[in-house]
Amino acid sequence: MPRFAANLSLMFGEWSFLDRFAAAADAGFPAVEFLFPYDHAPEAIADRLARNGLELALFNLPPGDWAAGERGLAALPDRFDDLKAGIERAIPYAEATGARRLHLMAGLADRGAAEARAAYRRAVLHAAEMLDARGIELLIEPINRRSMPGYFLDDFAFAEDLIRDLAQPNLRLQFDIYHRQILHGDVTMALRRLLPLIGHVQVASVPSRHEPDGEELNHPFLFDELDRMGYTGFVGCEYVPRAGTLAGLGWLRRSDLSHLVVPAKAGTL
Ligand SMILES: O=C(O)C(=O)[C@H](O)CO
Ligand SMILES: [Mg+2]
Repeated sequence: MPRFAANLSLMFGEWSFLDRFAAAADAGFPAVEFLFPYDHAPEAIADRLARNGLELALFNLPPGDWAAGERGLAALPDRFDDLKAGIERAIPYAEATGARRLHLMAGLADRGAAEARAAYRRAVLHAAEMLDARGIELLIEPINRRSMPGYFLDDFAFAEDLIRDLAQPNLRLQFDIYHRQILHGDVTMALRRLLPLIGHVQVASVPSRHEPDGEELNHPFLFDELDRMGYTGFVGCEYVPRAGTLAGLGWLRRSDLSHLVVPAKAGTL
């Protein structure tokens, strides 16, 4: 089975953010990911990871003013300086935590507009170069527009073309199975074909974005398929639990978890 990373922005919301690390480790996860660590000092995050024996699989570069509705700056021509400052802000977190993958969000912009495409290309190239010097991968992720209306990067082919065209050694695809299924379907064949470009995988049920335990997709088949194709990275569990994080972990216990230590907590799983 793949190595699963609990997404601490969506899962374990029953705990305060810093306490989610212990909760995820207690539930058997070997790794975590989250959207943004910036409300906490890098050392505080690093301490929670170390204390709980967790690896940090991924986090996002600063997205601009999230509360005001921004969803990344990369495709916004006038925000290049803010984007550069965001990269500088994120690097100490990667260095303190040992994270080796950062996701750059594109922002809300019209992909048909030449200025937005040029801005995005410049931003991705700049971020990739900055991070490569530090041994960090830069990830870009197509996101469906039902979840994020107006999002610039809503097409896997566009992401693939850009990655191939820029040919940066550390520029990789964040393949979110949930978004892939909503945008284009054909998940298995896309995983197989894009495997050499993939730096991180995420998963949730479709269409409700809950536990990966059914609905539109056959998740056990997909997890086996990731093994069969030799994917060795993490699978981020980027879902909103239906009715409590621990109560919803049955899908994980039903998987072959020989690589995880899942404590038998009566009544919790
Ligand atoms: O929305 C997603 O799928 C993501 O992975 C982003 O990082 C956050 O919006
Ligand atoms: Mg995702």
